[in-house]
Amino acid sequence: MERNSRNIYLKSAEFVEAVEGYQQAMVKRNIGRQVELLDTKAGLNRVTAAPVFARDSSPNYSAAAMDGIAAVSERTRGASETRPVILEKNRDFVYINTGGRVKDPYDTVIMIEDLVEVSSNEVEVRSSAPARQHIREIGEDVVKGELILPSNHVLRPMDIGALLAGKVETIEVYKKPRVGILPTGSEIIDVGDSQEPGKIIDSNSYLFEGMIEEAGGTSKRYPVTEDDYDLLKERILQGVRENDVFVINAGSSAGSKDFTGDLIKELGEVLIHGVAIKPGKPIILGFIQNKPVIGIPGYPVSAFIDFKYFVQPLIEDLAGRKATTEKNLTVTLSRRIVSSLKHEEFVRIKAGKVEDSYVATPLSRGAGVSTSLVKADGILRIPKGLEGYEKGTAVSIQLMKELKEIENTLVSVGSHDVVMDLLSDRLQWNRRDAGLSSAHVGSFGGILALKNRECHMAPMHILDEETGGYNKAMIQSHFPAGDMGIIKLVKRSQGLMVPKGNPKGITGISDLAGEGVEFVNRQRGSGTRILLDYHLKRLGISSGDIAGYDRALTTHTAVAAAVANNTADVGLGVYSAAKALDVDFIPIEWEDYDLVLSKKYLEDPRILEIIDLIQQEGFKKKIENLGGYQTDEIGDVYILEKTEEETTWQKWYPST
Ligand SMILES: Nc1nc2c(c(=O)[nH]1)N[C@H]1C(S)=C(S)[C@@H](COP(=O)(O)OP(=O)(O)OC[C@H]3O[C@@H](n4cnc5c(N)ncnc54)[C@H](O)[C@@H]3O)O[C@H]1N2
Ligand code: MOO
Repeated sequence: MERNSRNIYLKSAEFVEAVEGYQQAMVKRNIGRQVELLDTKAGLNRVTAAPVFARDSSPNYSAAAMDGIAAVSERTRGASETRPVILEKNRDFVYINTGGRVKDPYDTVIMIEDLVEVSSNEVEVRSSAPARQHIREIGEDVVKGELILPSNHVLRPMDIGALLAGKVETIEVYKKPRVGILPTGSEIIDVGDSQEPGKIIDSNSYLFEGMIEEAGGTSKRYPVTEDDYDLLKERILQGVRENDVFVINAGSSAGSKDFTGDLIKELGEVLIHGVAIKPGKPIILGFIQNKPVIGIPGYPVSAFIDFKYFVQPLIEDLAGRKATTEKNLTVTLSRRIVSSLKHEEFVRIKAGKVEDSYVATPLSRGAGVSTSLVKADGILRIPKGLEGYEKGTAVSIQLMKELKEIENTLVSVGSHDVVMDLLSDRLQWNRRDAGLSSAHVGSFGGILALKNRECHMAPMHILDEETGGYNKAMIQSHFPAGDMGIIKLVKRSQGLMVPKGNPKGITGISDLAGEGVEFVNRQRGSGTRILLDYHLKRLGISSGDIAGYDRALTTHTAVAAAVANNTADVGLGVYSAAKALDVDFIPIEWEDYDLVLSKKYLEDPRILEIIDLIQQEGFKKKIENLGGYQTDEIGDVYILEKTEEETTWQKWYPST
C-alpha cells in the first residue's frame, strides 16, 4: 500500500514539553513499574521494590574469630609470665578454628600463638583470657529482623553478599522492562547479507540493544521488516503483545513509505509526532494497547539522540533506576558554531586538555555520521532560539567519556594519514591511561590550531615553493624562533589516482586540464592542494582550466573513493589511499609528513613514548608494508634554535 497523503507532521513540540507530556500520559494510563520475586543470587544491578529485612542473624551462633582453643576463661585467671597456668584438654579447653562454634562451658578463645603446647593433652597460658575474647557474637553482622536494604536500591555485589548472610533467599525487585525493537525499511539488510548498492546495514537495532541493557531493560529484536503496511501492522501487534515498550525504527518522517506514524495512529494513539530538536526531529511518542510505542528516525545519530533522551529515561524509570546523572564539563570552543533558531541542537564535541584549558571542537553534524558518536567526548546542547556560539565562548558539554580519559589524551589537529591511526592504536595499547585524538583539518588548519594552543601537535606536509623543502620553512615563518620542534615521520608518495586501467590515459599533472577530464580536489589549506597548486603554477596551468577544481573533499580516502565510484576521473592523493580503494596510481612526488609541536612538549612522557615507539622496527615495518612510505628518518627530532646571528634547525635528543 502506498500512502495517499504524505505525513506532514512538522508541528514540532518543545523538547521539555514532549518529555514531560509523555511522562504524564504514562502516569495517567497507570503505566509504571512492575514487581517480581527474584533469587537473591541473581540480583546484581536489579532494584529493590521493597525494604529487605534479615531472615536470620549472622552469625547465628557464637563463633571463634581466631584459630586456637576455646577455653573456660575462669580457669585462666591469674596466669602470668612467672605463673603460667596449665589447661587440660576437654575439661578446660578444646581446639577450635576460625568460624568454629564455641559451645558451653567454653566462653573465650585464645590464639594458637599465645599458647605453649606442653603435651598432647595440655597447654600452658601466660596471661588470663577475659570472657568473650575473640568470639563473634550472634548477630554481630546482621540481626534477624533488621533492615539490610531500603527499597529503590540498586543491588551491588556487597549488597548481595549481605542479603545472603542474612538468609534472604529471594527479594522483591522491579521487573526489567521488556523492550522490543522493530527495524523497518525495504533498503535495510543484516550485516551478514550481501550488500548491493542501495542497501543499508541495520546498525540501529544493535545500538538500541546495548542502550536498553545500559538502562536496565531486556531487549528483543524483531526481523528487519520491509515497508509493507500490512506486514508492519502484524509485526507491531506481535511486538506490543510480547513487550512492555515497543520501538519502531525508521519510517518516521514524511516519505511516501514512512508508515510508522500512521500505524501507531491506527493501532493506538499518537501523542506527539515531531519535537523541535536536531537531530532527532521526527520522533513519534504514542501508545498501543496501553503500552508506550515510540517511532525513532532512521538516521543513526538521530536514532541515538532520541533513544538517549526519550527512551533510556523511560526504561530507567520502569526498571526503578535513578535517572543517570549527566556529568558536565566547561570547555572553550575552538570554532564558531552556527545553530538553527527553530530547534534545540545536539552537537557532538571532541574535547581535549591543552595547557590548562579544555578546548572543544565540533564534530560532523550529519545525522547519518555514526562515527561522530564514536569520536565524541561530549554533547553540546544549543538551546532553541540561539544562533549559535562564537569561537572562544565557554560552554558546558554533557560528557560521554570519563574526564580522566579526556585529560590524558594527546590532541592532534592537522593533516590525516594512516600513520597517525597506527600511532594512536599503539599508544593506547602501550599505556591504557593515554590516547591520541586526531582531528583532520588539513596542514594549515594544524598550524592555526598550534598557534591558538588548541592542540599538542599538528601533523603536516607543507611544501615550500622556494626551497622545495617541507614543513620547516612554514614553521619558521609562523612561529617565533626557539619555540618549535619537528618529529620526523615518513616520506610518502603523492600521485594521481585514476580508475583501474586508467581509461582517460592520464600521465601527469598537465593532463588534468585535458578535454573531458573531471578532477576532484582537496580542501583549501590541505598540503595536497598546496602541492597541486605548486605544480600547476610551475606548468603554467590555470586552475580555471581544470574541470572539478572546486569540488573539494577532505581526506585522501574520500578522493580515492570518488575515483573508485567514477564520480571523478582523477584526484591527487597518497599511494596508501589508492591501494586501499583499489584504484591505479601515478606517482608524482615524495613528500615529508611530519609531526610539529611546541618544544615544551618534547619532554612530555607521552611524546617521548611516541618518539620511542615510531622508531621500533615492528612499527616501521608495518608502515612500509602499506606501500608508498619511506621511514629513513622516522623518530629524528629537530628544534628551531636561535642564536645572536642566525636561526638554525638542530637535532634534539631526550635529556635522559
Ligand atoms: N521532506 C522531508 N523529508 C525528511 C524530513 C522532513 O522533515 N521532511 N525529515 C528528515 C529528518 S530530520 C530525518 S531524521 C529523517 C528521518 O527519516 P525516517 O525516520 O523516515 O527514516 P528513513 O527515511 O526510513 O531512513 C533514514 C535513513 O536512516 C537509515 N536507516 C534506517 N534504518 C536503519 C537501521 N536500522 N540502521 C541503520 N540505518 C538505518 C536509512 O537507510 C536512511 O538512510 O527524514 C528526513 N527526511
Ligand atoms: O531530525 Mo533529523 O534527525 O535532523 O536528522
